[in-house]
Amino acid sequence: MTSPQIGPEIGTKVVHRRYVPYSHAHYAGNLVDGAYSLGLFGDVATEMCIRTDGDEGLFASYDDVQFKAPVRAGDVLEISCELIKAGTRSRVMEFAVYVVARGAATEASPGAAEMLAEPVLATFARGTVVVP
Ligand SMILES: C/C=C/C(=O)SCCNC(=O)CCNC(=O)[C@H](O)C(C)(C)COP(=O)(O)OP(=O)(O)OC[C@H]1O[C@@H](n2cnc3c(N)ncnc32)[C@H](O)[C@@H]1OP(=O)(O)O
Repeated sequence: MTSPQIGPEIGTKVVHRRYVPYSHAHYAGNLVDGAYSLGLFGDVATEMCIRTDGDEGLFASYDDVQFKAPVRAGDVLEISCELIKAGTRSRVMEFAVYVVARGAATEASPGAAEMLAEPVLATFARGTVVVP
């Protein structure tokens, strides 16, 4: 079943969830590079444009990106975007990555992991996507 295209309605939200594979660890302490969050923002923005405009859209610019807390391999992330302004073809969106679960490995339990009591804001951004 398909949902109808809704048009660029301010306040529309898209949320994805993603496990961060250990193959993406890039720095000491299994830290993931900041560009990883930007890649995830492209994916939620794509679904947003499909929902609002029936097209994948093209990312034009970011006017703010803030890395507030680390993203690590083994994290489970919630990635969200919200449409905050719509021009003729421009769609301004705010993005967030929250860490919702994290590895808690010990020698005895190498696969241990836990849901966090409170999601941790890792990355925030505001950017503009352009649709045809
Ligand atoms: C969803 C995620 C996808 C991706 O990540 S794709 C990968 C990265 N992105 C790209 O490869 C895109 C490369 N860039 C382009 O192809 C072009 O460059 C654009 C299509 C993004 C824009 O070019 P043009 O169509 O010629 O733009 P215009 O006709 O001058 O403007 C149309 C609307 O877009 C706004 N705009 C244009 N550039 C920017 C910018 N850099 N930052 C913010 N807004 C921009 C304008 O103001 C206007 O807006 P108004 O329709 O509301 O009047």
